[in-house]
Formats: sequence, structure tokens, C-alpha cells
Amino acid sequence: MPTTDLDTELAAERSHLTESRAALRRMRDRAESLFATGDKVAGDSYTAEQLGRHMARRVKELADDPDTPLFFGRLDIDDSAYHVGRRHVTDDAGEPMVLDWRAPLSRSFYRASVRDPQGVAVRRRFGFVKGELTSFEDEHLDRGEELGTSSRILTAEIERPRVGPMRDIVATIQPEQDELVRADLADSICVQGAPGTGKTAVGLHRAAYLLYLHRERLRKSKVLIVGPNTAFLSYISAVLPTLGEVEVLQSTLDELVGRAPIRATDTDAAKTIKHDVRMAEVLSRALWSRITRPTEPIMVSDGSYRWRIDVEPLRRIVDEARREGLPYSVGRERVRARVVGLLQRQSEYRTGNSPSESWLRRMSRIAQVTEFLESVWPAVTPESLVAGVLTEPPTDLLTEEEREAIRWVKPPKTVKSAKFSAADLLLIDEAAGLLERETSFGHVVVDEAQDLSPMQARAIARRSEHGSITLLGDLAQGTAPWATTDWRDILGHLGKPDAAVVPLTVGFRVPEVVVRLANRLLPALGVNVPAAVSLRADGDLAVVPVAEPADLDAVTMAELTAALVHEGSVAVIAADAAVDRLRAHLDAAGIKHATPDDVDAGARVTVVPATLVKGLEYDHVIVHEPADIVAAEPKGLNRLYVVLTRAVTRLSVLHAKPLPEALTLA
Ligand SMILES: Nc1ncnc2c1ncn2[C@@H]1O[C@H](COP(=O)(O)OP(=O)(O)OP(=O)(O)O)[C@@H](O)[C@H]1O
Repeated sequence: MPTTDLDTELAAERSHLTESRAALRRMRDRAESLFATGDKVAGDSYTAEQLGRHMARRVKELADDPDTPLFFGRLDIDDSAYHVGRRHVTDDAGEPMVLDWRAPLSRSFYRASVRDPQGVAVRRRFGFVKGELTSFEDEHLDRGEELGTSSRILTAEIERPRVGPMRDIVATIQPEQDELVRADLADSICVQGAPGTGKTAVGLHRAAYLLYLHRERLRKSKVLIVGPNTAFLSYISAVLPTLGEVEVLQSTLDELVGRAPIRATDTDAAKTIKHDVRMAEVLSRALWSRITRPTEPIMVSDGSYRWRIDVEPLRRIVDEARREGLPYSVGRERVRARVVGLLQRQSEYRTGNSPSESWLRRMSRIAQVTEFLESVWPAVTPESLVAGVLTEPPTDLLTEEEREAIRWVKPPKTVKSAKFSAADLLLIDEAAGLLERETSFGHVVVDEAQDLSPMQARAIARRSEHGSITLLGDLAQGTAPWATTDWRDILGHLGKPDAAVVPLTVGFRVPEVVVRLANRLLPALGVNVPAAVSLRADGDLAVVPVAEPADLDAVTMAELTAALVHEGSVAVIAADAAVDRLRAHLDAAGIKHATPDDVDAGARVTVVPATLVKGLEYDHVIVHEPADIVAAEPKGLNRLYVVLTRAVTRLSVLHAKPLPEALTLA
């Protein structure tokens, strides 16, 4: 076959890839040898440990994944070519061979257009198979050529079969996504995105971008990702490490506030009240009402001396500490310190000497001072405050019915033996925030944020007081009883009322025909959100009525068997109550299957309870009896909307009962 210009170009790119890999290996070798000698050069053990940790991280960051090429794009600017990849690679002279996708220059890879070429003459995208470059696609922006979303490489990427954990999207981030990814660290943003528009991807890439740009600062203050459940977290857990970021905390909200084990469950009514923002005020009032006015002087005998602090100065101290607006326990310690300060002054006046440190320590713990504190500003633990409220819910703020709903039927003998529910732990977290200041993360990304209750939002607010947040969600997918219909509500509780709300509407997951079906539900969901439009013209939809309800499971099994002929993952999504039965059918048929939080299991089939499917995606989705999914919970229609928008290629809806009316309207 004759060699074409294209072949020559591709060969040149391949050799650049080989050279870049070799250069990366040398960078890694250097880091490893520094790592090995680190403890010899460091002066002391602390520095050695710090250095060791830094080097270990560096070595990890320089790991090369043979299945992913080191670069996925190239920019031609002013006669120079810049390759863009997942991390910087430099040659032995320190000259760049590959630019990190987060570097300032790489921005043009995502944003340059014919209208605003940003100096880019040509943008090249590479296609690859298993780490080998196989093709490339050029856009001569200087000649007015622009592919946009019709890029063959983008299309191949979004249509590829999905198996296993979520992957990064660095090679194909779209301009409107990039704008969010690269927003300033100081900016808090809220992304209202229709299903599959890349919200999760944007949030994770934004975390990686901020870590790159503010490495030192965020290494200290840390980045936190909050997701709805462990299945979701395990699905997304690989993305940041592939981007070289291994030090991001990923947590569910329950884990974040889980100071104690969950040992009780709430009724729906109790849960709703405990997640209501009034509980913040209930706890605050219950706490601050414990402070009383001093009525007795403090008298202390100290060897041959007698010290006395009168009621008036004591009152002044307490009033002043209250006015300072400090957290309760900090205020308490301030009162103690000021009382000891007055004792110290008397001692200095009488003896003419400054008292020693040990004298000051003794005075601050002496019975008279401690008793005084206990009477006017008693010690409180978060658990004891919540236990007090649940034993005898206060009469203000809550109705009689609400008080009865949260009142402990049988109060525990001691706070230690109390059994707390998940919502109680949230109250305990709120109480802890009244007592002491939480440490704030530098940046917090919250996914599926439409389901945050006000009290959950406050738990996040406490952890992002001095940092910024990226809030990701879709009001139409709100399924919690308290799910909001207005982002401003949540943003207010999060303490970021002015964050911009930015819509994303172009869907990368769900095929157009499936989106059209799901969008029929939108008017019935009671939220005002822009509908999704799909980039995907491929895909299949089958709505299959089953005449006999008794046959539904068998039809599901037949559909599943047929689905396995195609490539990719298959999920059977059903009302939670049907899941065990369906899993038993699969076991009986000898079909290997996994649970949704086991993304590494390697099984192609997953049976997923409808309540756990948020944020996940599968090539072929089989929905088992939509009517049951809807009937299972108050926001059942929103749940069905989530369920219908999980399919990447094919959706089969199997129903023996009538479909929900909203879905049948054309
Ligand atoms: N720019 C892109 N290039 C390629 N794939 C993309 C891009 N953006 C998103 N995707 C893919 O689309 C799918 C959906 O993305 P993601 O899960 O982030 O969407 P989402 O908005 O969080 O969805 P949901 O609302 O359903 O949780 C993922 O497979 C993701 O990798």
C-alpha cells in the first residue's frame, strides 16, 4: 500500500508518543531514585517523612497507564505543536513534550473556535485503541473548519459500550462543560443539568483542575466529593486517580456526619421533621437557653489568701462572651479564662508577683471555678443536646403533633446508651457545629444535590464556610421527600446564596428516542427545568406490554438473555421489593450478576433497586414494571424519570400493569 501524507503524520505522532513514554519513564526513575535517597538528605525524621510522602505521591502521579495514550490532542500555535494529555511530560532538558490538560495553554484545546481561534491554527484529536494511536482528526480553525459535536472521535467516545467504573472525559470535554471545570476556585457554582449532560464528569474534572491550579493550598485545606450512596461513589471512584489525583476525600453525607453508629430507624414523619430547617433553631435555642445569669460570687482560698469575684463582674463576663457570638464551647472556655484572669489580677495585686503557669492551670480547674461554669454555662456534648431535645421536644417552633412524632417513646437511661437514627446523627452534627467550629474544606463538590434536605445542606455549609462549592443536580430527579424545586433554597442553606445556577442540556448518555420518552414525564414532575436534548441519534427503545402479570419475570429473563447478545453492560431496574426475587431468577438460570456497588466484579449484569440507580448508567436497561416503581414512594414519578434515563444504548420497558398516565401522553 502506498504511504500517504496521513500515514507519515500518524507515524510521526506515534514516535512522539513513544518518545514521550520514554521521557515519562525517566521522570519516574528520577523521582524514584530521589524517593530512595530522600531520608538520607533530609535533616530530621519529620522532614524525611514529609519528603517521603511527597515523593511517593510524585512517583504515583507519574505512573503510566499502557492502555491510555499520554496525549489525546494537539494544538498548532505559531508554527509550534503542543500535545495535550493527562499530565505534563518534559524531556531531559525540561522542555514540554506533553502539556497537562489543565495547563493554561491547554484551555484552547477545549475552547478555541472559528469565531475565537485563540491563536490556534489547527486542533488535532487522536483516536486510539488500547494505548496505541490509530487515527486523528484535524480542524483547521484558520481555514474556518470546525467539527463541534459532529467530531467522529467525540461520537465514538460517547457511543462506546460502558462496562465497569466511570471514565474520565478529558479528551472530549465540551466548551460549556470546560467553562464550569475551569471556573475560579473562589466561585461557587450550581449546575442544573438534565440526565447524562455530564454533571458528575464536570464536578470531578473541576476538582482535578482546582487541585492542579492551587496544589499547595488545597492539599492543606482539602477537596471533598459528596455523593448520594456507596454504589455511586464506587462507580465514580476511579476517575480522579486516573487524572493523577489520589488525595480527594469521597464520601456519602451519612458517612460525613456519622460520629456514631446508626442504631435506630425513624418513621417517615419523624424523619421529615428532623430534616426540617426548624430543627436548627430548636437545637440552637435548647443550647443557648442553658446559659443562666450568675447569682453567687466566686470565693477561692489559695494558701493564706482569699480571692473573691463579685456577681457583677461575673455577669459582665458572661454577657460579653455571649455577645461575641462564639461557638458555645469556645465561649465557655473564654468565660473560664476571664474568670481566671480576674483571680490572677487579684493575686498579682496582693503578692506583687506574676503567678506561675501551674497556678493558672490549677485555678482554671479549681472546684469553685468549675462549679460556677457548670451553673452558668454548663458543659454540653452534641449527643446530650440532641438527647435532651428528643426526650422532651420543646414547645416553641414545633406543633404538638410534630413533637410527638420525634419524641423518644422510651428515653434511654444515659446519653451513652442512646440509640440514634441516621437523621439523629445529622442533628448531632448540627449540635456539634453549635459547640465548636467545623474545619472547612477548600472546595466541596456535591453530586445529586437536588435531594439535600435543609439540615444536610447545613452540614455541608459548615464544612465549606471558608471554601467554595460545586453543586450538581437535576431538580427533575429529586426523589427525597424534601427535594427542592428551587435551587435558591438549597444555596441559601449552604451559605452560598449568590452562586450562579448554570444549565447543561446536551445529553451524552441517553439516545434521543429514550430521552423523548423520559421527557414526557417532565410536565408531571412539578419543576421548571430545561428538557434534555440528546447528542445521540442511535439507540433503541422497546415498550413491551405483558398480558399476564405472572409472566412478567419470565419476559424479563428472556429480554435479559437477548440483551446479552450485544456488547456492554445490562441492568435490570425494578422496584426495590422485586429485586431479591429477580436476583433469585438469575441465580437459578446460572447468570452471573453483581450488585451496583461492585463495579469491579466484572459481571455484565446488574440487578438494581430503583432507589439506588441515581447517577449510574448501563448500555442496556431493562425496566421491570414502571407502575410498581412509581407506587413505591411519594416521588415515584421522579424516580421513574431517573430510571428511564440510565440507558446508554437500549431501553426496554416491560409492564404488565398499565403504564403511568404521564408516560402514555404523546
Ligand atoms: N464531553 C463528554 N465527552 C464524552 N463523554 C461525556 C462527556 N460529557 C459526559 N459524557 C459521558 O456522558 C455520561 C453521563 O455523564 P454524567 O454521569 O457525568 O452525567 P450526569 O449529568 O451526572 O447524569 P445524571 O443526571 O444522570 O446523574 C457519562 O458516561 C460521561 O462519561
